[in-house]
Amino acid sequence: MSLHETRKIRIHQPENFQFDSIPDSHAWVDLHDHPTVEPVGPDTIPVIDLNDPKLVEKIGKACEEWGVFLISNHGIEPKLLNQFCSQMHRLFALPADVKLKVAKADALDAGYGGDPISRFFPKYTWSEAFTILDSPLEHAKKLWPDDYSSFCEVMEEYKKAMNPLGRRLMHAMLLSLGVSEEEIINVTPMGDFGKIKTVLSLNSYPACPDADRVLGLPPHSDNGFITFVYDNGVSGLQILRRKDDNGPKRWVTVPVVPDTFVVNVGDLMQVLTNGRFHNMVHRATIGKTYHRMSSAYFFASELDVKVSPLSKLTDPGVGPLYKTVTWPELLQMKNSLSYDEALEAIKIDSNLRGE
Ligand SMILES: O=C(O)CCC(=O)C(=O)O
Ligand SMILES: [Fe+2]
Repeated sequence: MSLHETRKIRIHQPENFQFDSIPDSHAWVDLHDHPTVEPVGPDTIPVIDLNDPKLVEKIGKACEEWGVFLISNHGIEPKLLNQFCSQMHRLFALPADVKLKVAKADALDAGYGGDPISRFFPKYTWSEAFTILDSPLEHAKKLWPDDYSSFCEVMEEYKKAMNPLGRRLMHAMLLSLGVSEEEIINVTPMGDFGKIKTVLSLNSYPACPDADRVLGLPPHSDNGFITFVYDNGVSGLQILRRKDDNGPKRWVTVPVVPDTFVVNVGDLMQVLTNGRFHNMVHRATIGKTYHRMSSAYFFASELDVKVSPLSKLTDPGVGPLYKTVTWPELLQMKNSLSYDEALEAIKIDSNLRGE
């Protein structure tokens, strides 16, 4: 087994992983805390066609009821998506010692490492990740000294194509709540391109014969406004559905629908919409026989932008449910508190609200 620890982040190299049985360090005990169900009947995750004339209404409903949906007709060229997946494969196929040349020093840095979430859990995940904050150029030069430009070009092109899609969806989400065009421009980070910050994370989940006992990513919510997940049609993502009339809390497997992205609601969106849209807890599972790769494009706000509940969405006499927060402040809280307590920490005590 090759196990590597950097300062604050744990990485293991599953492709070098020789085992007769899963080591205790990687065997999760509570994976079956809730039943896992297929996305059928009342658990059918909405698929929304971006050309649908009722787009705004459908997106609003999906965000309120689910916090996750799939989008079709998104306009991102299949050729770009193919190139993107090829570069992702190329990256993760590099030998471990090469990838470790660009190891993250800290969980939230750019570079190669484990995911930032598993530090909060006692077990290792069966995954590796590469995070791109601004340009991947410096890292790509270390990974492929003689041929780094194709990786950089494709990653830049992907981010350039995804950015307007993020704006379009955020716009539709806010319109669905009755926020006017003018308010979206003037009051939210959407008004100015400079106020939106994005992060691109590439994930690799090697196959594991004992897949039922390992986990790719532990349960978490994402911390930006929205996240786009692309997995090239390979199943593995599960979302935690809240208890409702159709059953107890349950893991719903996200279906594979060709040519779609999964979109999920993150913590900052919960703050901005004053809890009207709820973040969504999800996890990544592992395949027994296949190596899955996915990307998460996090759409959030620039580091100095203060995000607070839109006054339009606060109830008169009750006021905002959350304090104003910047993205780094929220990340810091997620880092120092246990992972799911950050939003609780910025909740405004009802006794202190202007009732
Ligand atoms: O791999 C996936 O499907 C999910 C990735 C994810 O949740 C993340 O990177 O935050
Ligand atoms: Fe996530």
